[in-house]
Amino acid sequence: MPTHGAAAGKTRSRGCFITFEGIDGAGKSSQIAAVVALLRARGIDVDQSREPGGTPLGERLRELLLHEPMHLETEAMLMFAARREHLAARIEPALAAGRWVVCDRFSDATFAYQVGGRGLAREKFEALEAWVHPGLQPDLTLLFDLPPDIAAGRVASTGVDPDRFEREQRDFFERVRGAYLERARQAPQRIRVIDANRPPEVIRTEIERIVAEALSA
Ligand SMILES: Nc1ncnc2c1ncn2[C@@H]1O[C@H](COP(=O)(O)OP(=O)(O)OP(=O)(O)O)[C@@H](O)[C@H]1O
Ligand SMILES: Cc1cn([C@H]2C[C@H](O)[C@@H](COP(=O)(O)O)O2)c(=O)[nH]c1=O
Repeated sequence: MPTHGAAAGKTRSRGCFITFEGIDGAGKSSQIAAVVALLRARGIDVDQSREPGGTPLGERLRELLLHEPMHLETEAMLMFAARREHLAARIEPALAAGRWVVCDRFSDATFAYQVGGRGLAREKFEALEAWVHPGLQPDLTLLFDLPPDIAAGRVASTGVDPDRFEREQRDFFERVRGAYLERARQAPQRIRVIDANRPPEVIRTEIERIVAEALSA
């Protein structure tokens, strides 16, 4: 982890990049605010964002991605187009200035949803990833893991109209979940798997411990 001058009195360097991942309804959004509040309470300058989105152009692409039917490869390329803009306009400048970035989803989501869920060729994903953010990965990723049937129940209970992804069937989310867990096995130091089938306050305590570890590293 980079140093975090305001909190530790050390020299400020590049900021820390933390991402949250999981299938729809896993409960990550509910926990992000708590983590951001914890970091700010420790004196850390945090930029909270999301993907797809995070910039005016990215938010327009998000509307298309969540609601407009499209070819699988169009979907993957638009996810990375929004990400390219997000990195250039927001993530990279923030990290370079020593700010921390907490983001709801990043490229692990493209691996899980487009490769795992939809069947995009891995080499196409790898080529896009290597093009758009060579050498950059989050410093820490919290992966909320939950069986799809429980997650679907949570999504339904919100009463909000489901988007194109949320309307997918259980087998789609089984594949997405499997791809996330495969990605976590490939990068166990970076991706921490959180059992999301527990009460929110228990999850919050575990996440606060993991983030506190990151702060003291
Ligand atoms: N640990 C939990 N136990 C039970 N319900 C939860 C838990 N965490 C969140 N929920 C509820 O599940 C619903 C979905 O939560 P949330 O929006 O945080 O999920 P999400 O992972 O961000 O989903 P999405 O990616 O679709 O936005 C909300 O109604 C929320 O209150
Ligand atoms: C970044 C990214 C996202 N998705 C999907 C995953 C979700 O269903 C939506 C975003 O909605 P959320 O409620 O804000 O999580 O987009 C994807 O398929 N691929 C991606 O790279």
